[in-house]
Amino acid sequence: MEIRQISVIGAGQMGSGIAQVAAQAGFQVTLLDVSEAFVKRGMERIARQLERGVAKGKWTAAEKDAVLSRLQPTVQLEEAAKDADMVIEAVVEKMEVKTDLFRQLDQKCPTHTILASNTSSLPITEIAAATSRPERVIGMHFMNPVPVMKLVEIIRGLATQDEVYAIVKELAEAMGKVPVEVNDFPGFVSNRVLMPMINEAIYAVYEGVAEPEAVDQVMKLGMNHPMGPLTLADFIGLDTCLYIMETLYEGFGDSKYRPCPLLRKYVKAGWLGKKSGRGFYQYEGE
Ligand SMILES: CC(=O)CC(=O)SCCNC(=O)CCNC(=O)[C@H](O)C(C)(C)COP(=O)(O)OP(=O)(O)OC[C@H]1O[C@@H](n2cnc3c(N)ncnc32)[C@H](O)[C@@H]1OP(=O)(O)O
Ligand SMILES: NC(=O)C1=CN([C@@H]2O[C@H](COP(=O)(O)OP(=O)(O)OC[C@H]3O[C@@H](n4cnc5c(N)ncnc54)[C@H](OP(=O)(O)O)[C@@H]3O)[C@@H](O)[C@H]2O)C=CC1
Repeated sequence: MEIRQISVIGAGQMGSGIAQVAAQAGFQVTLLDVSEAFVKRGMERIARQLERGVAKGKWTAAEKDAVLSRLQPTVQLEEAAKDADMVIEAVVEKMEVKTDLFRQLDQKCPTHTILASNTSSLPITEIAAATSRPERVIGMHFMNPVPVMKLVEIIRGLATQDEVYAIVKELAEAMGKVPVEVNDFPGFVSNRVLMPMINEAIYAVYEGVAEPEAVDQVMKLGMNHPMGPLTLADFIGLDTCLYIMETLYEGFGDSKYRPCPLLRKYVKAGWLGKKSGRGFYQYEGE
């Protein structure tokens, strides 16, 4: 089966990055979000990234325009579903939102369409069970920022067909990424290892061990991490960090994964990190 048309659902930081990279790889891409304002913001983010590439001499203005012409924004699920060979879902990290969306996609997409989730921690098997085609559902977990990071974790659900795995692996490579296959357990590998470190860094602040700047300095200068864990948490989104910790905590039933109360408090306050302008640090603009 050949992939020509890709629909990306959710035009947030991950969805817009995935749509950009797919269009740059030559695919026809439809980008959907729930409101015109969100899809417009996603399209603007892509245009800005492509402009930066022109300014840096990575590609020409004509190439940028060709990429943009392959991107179609929409708020109509029918439109995103009807011709899609592949759907990549990147909406909020909540099981009920994802299963509801997959149920609708299953009804509206052609029978050959592969339904992939960019979930960062939720069980693929459970998402797949909401559809009548669990054999064509798979996890395709990109890293943030999508245009820069090489990894895509590929996660098979219990029923995922070998053919579907092979197509998605090839697609990740066509998008310039390095696919790594992992099994379907909460947080997969990336967030099972990364998120407890971030949560522990938040505990260090919560318990008064050090200020956020000091925690970040220790990990940057001491361990050569490109970003300190609190800067990274703000970058990922504190809501997403909390949802991932909850998935680990509930999925393994082990208290070592309990989300730090300070993380909960910030999310309740609407301090979601860079995307809301405030988290462990304050931000202006995007
Ligand atoms: C939560 C999950 O489920 C999984 C996850 O994604 S976890 C998060 C994984 N990501 C990380 O850990 C990122 C850690 N941080 C980094 O690697 C780096 O800080 C970084 C790549 C983001 C920025 O690198 P830097 O050297 O500090 O900054 P900078 O020199 O400005 O950028 C390097 C390149 O990245 C690009 N870049 C930086 N931020 C970008 C963004 N948000 N979007 C697109 N491109 C970006 C820059 O344009 C630049 O490109 P060129 O080299 O081609 O000019
Ligand atoms: N942030 C990260 O570093 C990474 C995140 N991920 C995963 O990617 C997914 C998206 O994360 P991210 O891009 O950061 O989140 P964002 O909050 O930036 O974007 C999510 C977008 O999806 C929209 N949305 C919510 N529900 C629906 C729906 N039913 N249909 C269409 N659009 C919807 C949201 O709109 P609204 O604001 O109205 O809810 C929002 O615009 C999550 O599953 C996350 O775990 C994976 C790798 C890394």
